[in-house]
Amino acid sequence: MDTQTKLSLLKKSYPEVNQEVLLELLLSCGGSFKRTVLLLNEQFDNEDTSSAFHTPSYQSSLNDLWGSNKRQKIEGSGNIMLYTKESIEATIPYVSYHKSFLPAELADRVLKYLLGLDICTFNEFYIAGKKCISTHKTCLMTSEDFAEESAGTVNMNNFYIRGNTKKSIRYNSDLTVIQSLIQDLVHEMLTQRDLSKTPFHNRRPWNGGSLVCNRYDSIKSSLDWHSDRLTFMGPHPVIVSLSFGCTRYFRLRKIHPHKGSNLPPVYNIPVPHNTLLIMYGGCQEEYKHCVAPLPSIIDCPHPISGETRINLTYRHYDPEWISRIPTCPECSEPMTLRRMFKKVENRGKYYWSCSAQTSKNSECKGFYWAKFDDYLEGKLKDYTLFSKDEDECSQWIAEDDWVKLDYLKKYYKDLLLQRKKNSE
Ligand SMILES: O=C(O)CCC(=O)C(=O)O
Ligand SMILES: [Fe+2]
Repeated sequence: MDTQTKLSLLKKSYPEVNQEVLLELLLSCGGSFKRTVLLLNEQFDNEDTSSAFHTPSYQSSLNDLWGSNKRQKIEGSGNIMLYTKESIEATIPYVSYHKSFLPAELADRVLKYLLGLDICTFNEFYIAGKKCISTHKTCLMTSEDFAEESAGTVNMNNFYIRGNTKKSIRYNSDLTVIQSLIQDLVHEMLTQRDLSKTPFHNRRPWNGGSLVCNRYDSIKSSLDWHSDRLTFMGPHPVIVSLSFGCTRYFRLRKIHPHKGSNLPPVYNIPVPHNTLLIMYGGCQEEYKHCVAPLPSIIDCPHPISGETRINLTYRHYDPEWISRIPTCPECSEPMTLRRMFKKVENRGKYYWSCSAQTSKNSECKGFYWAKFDDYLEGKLKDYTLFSKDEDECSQWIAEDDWVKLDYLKKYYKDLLLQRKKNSE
């Protein structure tokens, strides 16, 4: 049977599915009519399951596969599935999505290498004073250059990540090639972006010389909602995430409500083997992300890794930035960089707070406002990243934060009225 005939038959049986999608499914099944029908049947059978977090059997197809009504039913309110590069990047302006990033052979070889390393360990951390253990494992990896350049300022052998100190291992030759592919892509993508929208981005060239390897040995192994800490990267960081093995959903949600609604939607992005996702400046500030446990496998176990997914998360650590991280005025512990977001009046203001609050469960209230101007101007001598004066604080408001923008409009209008009244 030729492709055209297969397509017309599929179209007859599944009139609600768009022709392009049917073709994509058919191609992804190696042209097998039978397998395409099986996949489609499985999906339509599943349609009545009322689970809020449905896992479709096929995840790389186009977004409008089942039409908006059916999709709503599948996802439950607030859960939005994004399948295509176009829909992902149009919905979340702070990410870009790159499928089949590496040559297939290289991706498979790296997956096998990472599986064989077996040096990842569970993390221990504190939530509200309670000791917790992660359900996924991590380890640190660094390039030769990074280890040399950052000696003295960033000690990756004793690097502090989510409450743990860990040893790092050096990139092998494949990881060195990947570092340079990723750096090239990041540099190219940054030239295409309007960086004036994220004014605090680091002006020094992004470097992928260090990564955290996250290992999820089963579909129940997960990483909870969080945004990556700004402390060692600075504001508006670029973070690159490369996925290997079993497909999982990378989930993102805004940290504050959309205008007129209380609950921000959760976006689910499937990240199959060899998918690269870049989070740009603003993503950590405005969104949280997680890898949720799955009720059932998304498509099928990965031919090399089964249920295991391995993710490499690259972050640029600038020794100049790190050397300026302030210490707490109260207890001399290092400080943590955060951005206020809960109350609309303060949303956008960056500040430093004592890291002992989370790392040592201490009650220390050490606090500074964060101030980035001198660092961004490239001054290398005698400046700090903090101020005691709130007026000097660096702040950033997302261009689509209508709640804050409306608040500011009203604030300045009231201020002008007040001034006018006073001068009369
Ligand atoms: O495994 C992933 O895709 C996410 C990893 C992550 O968010 C992190 O390491 O902070
Ligand atoms: Fe993260």
